[in-house]
Amino acid sequence: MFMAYQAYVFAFSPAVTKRLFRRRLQMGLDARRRQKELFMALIDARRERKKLTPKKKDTSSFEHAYVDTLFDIKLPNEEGGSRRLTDDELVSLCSEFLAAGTDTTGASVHFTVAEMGRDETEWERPMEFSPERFLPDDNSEGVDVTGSKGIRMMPFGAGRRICAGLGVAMMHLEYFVANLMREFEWHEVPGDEVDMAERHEITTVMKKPASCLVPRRMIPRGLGVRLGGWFSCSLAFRQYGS
Ligand code: HEM
Repeated sequence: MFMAYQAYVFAFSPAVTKRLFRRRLQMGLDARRRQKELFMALIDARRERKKLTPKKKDTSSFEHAYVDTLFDIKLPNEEGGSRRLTDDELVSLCSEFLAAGTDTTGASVHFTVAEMGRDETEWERPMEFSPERFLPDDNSEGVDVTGSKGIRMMPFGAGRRICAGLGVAMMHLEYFVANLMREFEWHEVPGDEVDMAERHEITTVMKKPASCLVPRRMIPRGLGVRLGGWFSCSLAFRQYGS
């Protein structure tokens, strides 16, 4: 990515941009040198391994890798003969292959995740606010956000492209909520009760989020804190930290 960006800048009038962005050019060249060092160590190791593997019809003991096909390629050269790929070409092709394998390659698929949560065939009384249902005991419905036992909810996506930060996110959320619960007392504000109906903003939020009174002893100015949006949560967190 970094190098693609560099190339883009230097494709425009190279004679000028090379001088204008000397440091950036040097960074790009350093990154390429480092990439070549990393890739060539692996490519050479694979080349050696391939040499040592006896050529036999039964190839089950030697899995053919992408880089093996690159070793076999012969390109026409200027003298009318053929040549193998150069080290630079091998490195570029391997790096493109890696990016292609990890970039999104298919069409977009949209799931109606909200509908999944309201599915009565999957959830008992789905419209009821019942966080206990997620507790890990025998009577609860259980929760599996990884989708490995079956997909009944997918806040982090599912399958190969499932959120890479799932573990970190869950840990932080649990830690964040558990600390708020432990450090503060939360009371509903009479006459200002929660309304779980949906309101569409950037995301779908509660029509009327929980208004909570946080006792004076925990927050110096005795403010009421409105939960339901990221900003208010972070406000509570900063007050706690100060
Ligand atoms: C509550 C917090 C989070 C939620 C709800 C969430 C949700 C998601 C969702 C729905 C996707 C798309 C999955 C798909 O395409 O099928 C995703 C992808 C991703 N998330 Fe998160 N995420 C959270 C936090 C994080 C954190 C903290 C990190 C990093 C530390 C992170 C890193 C990523 C990455 C790298 C991807 C792309 C994975 C890929 O395409 O292979 N996420 N996340």
